[in-house]
Amino acid sequence: MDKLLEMRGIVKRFGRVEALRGVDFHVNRAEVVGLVGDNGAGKSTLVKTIVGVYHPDEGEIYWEGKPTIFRDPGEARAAGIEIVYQHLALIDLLSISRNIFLGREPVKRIGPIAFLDRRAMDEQSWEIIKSIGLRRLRSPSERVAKLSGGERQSVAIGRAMHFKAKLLILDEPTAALSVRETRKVLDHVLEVKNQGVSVIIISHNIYHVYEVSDRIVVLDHGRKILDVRKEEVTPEDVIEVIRKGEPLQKAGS
Ligand SMILES: Nc1ncnc2c1ncn2[C@@H]1O[C@H](COP(=O)(O)OP(=O)(O)OP(=O)(O)O)[C@@H](O)[C@H]1O
Repeated sequence: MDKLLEMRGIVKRFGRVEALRGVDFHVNRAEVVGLVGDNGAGKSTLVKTIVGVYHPDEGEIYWEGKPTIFRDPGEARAAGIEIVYQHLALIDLLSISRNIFLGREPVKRIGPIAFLDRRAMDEQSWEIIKSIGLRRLRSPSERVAKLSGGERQSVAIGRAMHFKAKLLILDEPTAALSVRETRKVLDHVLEVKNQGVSVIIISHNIYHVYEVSDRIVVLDHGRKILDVRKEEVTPEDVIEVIRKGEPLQKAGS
């Protein structure tokens, strides 16, 4: 199997707290991995370690087969990793189109001077808005503050797609969304996968994770206690593993 990302023996400490205690984790190409576990299990720390928000105290990370520690999320993003946080997905005060291009704005040059190419930004943003099915919106210059939670997640996912992410990380994308909005975000995950992108999805809702994931990884107190293909377990099995904090005990095993 072609591994896009591989982490081996990852340890991350915050003072005396050992948030990750020797975690092996990988993501194959075009694979959706559901990352679940109780509060404080280490899920966010793990994905933040992938994108360079944190640096591991021990262990190795391989990106596309090469040993890689990203210095910061900007470097991870340039390599093709987009992370979408529940609350920090977009900046309220800016327009949709500014949010889409944040830090990657197209410029046009007149002589030696570079200008923001607003027209290109608006045109491309409109394409993205249409492609992710946000029909209610009238213009890419609308403020993000007017969008619902689901629309924000959709814009953030659309942005990742536009910039050809290889790995999309969604941290609690469906928390606080309506049933219909949740449906849309989960559909986006499957569309993205069909385009060959890998996804890590963190959620407390095991049923959402189960629906879209190919593989499910459970963390507990900084350790990996389950890493299975979805077909091997039911959602109830996963819930049981999280509740007990120990690997699955199947009858006869
Ligand atoms: N910046 C930090 N400084 C100190 N401790 C931290 C920091 N970030 C996380 N921790 C601790 O590391 C452990 C793992 O936290 P983490 O946020 O990764 O868990 P999580 O599985 O994402 O939990 P949740 O589902 O509640 O978001 C917890 O004990 C947490 O208190």
